[in-house]
Amino acid sequence: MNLLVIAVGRLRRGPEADLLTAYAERLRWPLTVREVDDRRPLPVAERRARDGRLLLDATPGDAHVVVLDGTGRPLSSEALAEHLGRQRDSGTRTVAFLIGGADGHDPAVLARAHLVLSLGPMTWPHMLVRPMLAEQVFRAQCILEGHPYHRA
Ligand SMILES: C[S@@+](CC[C@H](N)C(=O)[O-])C[C@H]1O[C@@H](n2cnc3c(N)ncnc32)[C@H](O)[C@@H]1O
Repeated sequence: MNLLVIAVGRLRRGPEADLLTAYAERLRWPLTVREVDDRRPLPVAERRARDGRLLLDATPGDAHVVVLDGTGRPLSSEALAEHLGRQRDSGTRTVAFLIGGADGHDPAVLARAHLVLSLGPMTWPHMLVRPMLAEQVFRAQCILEGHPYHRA
């Protein structure tokens, strides 16, 4: 199973990128980041719709799609592990995690989701969401393997 993070915006070198790399290197599932970025000025709704099209165009047709959004389901780490374990066991080739930009997700993106995942009711900067997600996926891997990194 491959993990594909598709995100609006470019992550510059810095602590967020270092943390993302650190967790990605500890994952057995290969994790790739695909960035989409078009900064031409548009009114908010049009910008959101454009970013949504870019995210969806970058999403493989057969992917299991997890959209990161504050309005989604606040799964426990164990529940996320179970969710990913089910994808692994059912032969899913790619799990795609979609992270929005400053304006959040277009309804078309939410409609494509198999799971809308919340990292809690607070709004996090999209660049921080990448390493936070990578940590939770690494934690999920540890839960599935019975590794002591995760202590319930
Ligand atoms: C700065 S936030 C967007 C805020 C936007 N105003 C909104 O209402 O969604 C950028 C992206 O980070 C991710 N994100 C931020 N906070 C999140 C949370 N609590 N749970 C899940 N994803 C979150 C989402 O993918 C979001 O589209």
